Amino acid sequence: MTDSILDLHINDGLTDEEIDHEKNTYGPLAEDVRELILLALQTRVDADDVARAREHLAAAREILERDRETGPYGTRYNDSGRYRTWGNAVMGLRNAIAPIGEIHEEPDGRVWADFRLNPAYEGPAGHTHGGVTALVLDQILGDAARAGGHPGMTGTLTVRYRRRTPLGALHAEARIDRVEGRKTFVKGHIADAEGVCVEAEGIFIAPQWMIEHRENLDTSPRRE
Ligand SMILES: CCCCCCCCCCCC(=O)SCCNC(=O)CCNC(=O)[C@H](O)C(C)(C)COP(=O)(O)OP(=O)(O)OC[C@H]1O[C@@H](n2cnc3c(N)ncnc32)[C@H](O)[C@@H]1OP(=O)(O)O
Repeated sequence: MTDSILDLHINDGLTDEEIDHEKNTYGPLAEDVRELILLALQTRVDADDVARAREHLAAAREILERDRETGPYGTRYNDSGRYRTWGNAVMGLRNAIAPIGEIHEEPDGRVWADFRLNPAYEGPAGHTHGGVTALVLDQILGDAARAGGHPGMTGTLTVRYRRRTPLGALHAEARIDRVEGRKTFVKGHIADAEGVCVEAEGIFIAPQWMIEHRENLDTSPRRE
């Protein structure tokens, strides 16, 4: 295996029970940190209380740092075929900044997610940052390509902001439009209750290393 992405594609030999145990241990920690991110933005307690809270946080950091990894999470899988991308910036279980919990795949090829963006994702006052919607669309469109059996790296992502995207409850979805050789064209959007806010088209390209390793590398499994 030659590509650095493949170097982080690792069978770590965990049993399903061990994976579930990790999920139940570290998932709630990320949830707590997600709440802390919002609290850092919104708390109005006074300086003494902030100082006290920071002492508790320092104590928590001291515990968590006792045994830690130092690099990226990568893609991990086990013998029963459970793939984990828990560091993923959009839907990683252990990533406190990841805004999406679960991405659903339909038999007709549509991939979708319902999610909420809290004020930590603000761009224009009271609205979602355009980079955050692009982030979500990159993942959803990429997942549609992968789920359709054509995984690839984002070559080009074209985003059209049709109207402001509020914070709060949102829906994202995507599906493959067409495949031309190594290029997969995917279309998708993000909508609020009133309709589409942002549209995107992505060109996902299967790199040479992915094609070369396709036979001994399952490139399209669903990630958890
Ligand atoms: C296990 C993993 C699971 C993968 C699971 C996937 C989940 C994805 C979700 C997250 C997605 C990301 O964030 S991915 C991260 C962001 N993206 C990246 O970092 C990609 C960086 N760029 C690259 O690695 C490379 O440039 C590639 C792979 C995109 C293309 O390189 P290449 O394969 O050498 O391409 P090349 O031979 O020159 O061209 C092949 C064809 O594609 C066209 N082409 C080349 N580049 C582009 C481009 N940027 N945009 C449009 N089209 C392009 C060429 O004209 C040609 O068309 P023709 O002559 O054949 O017509």
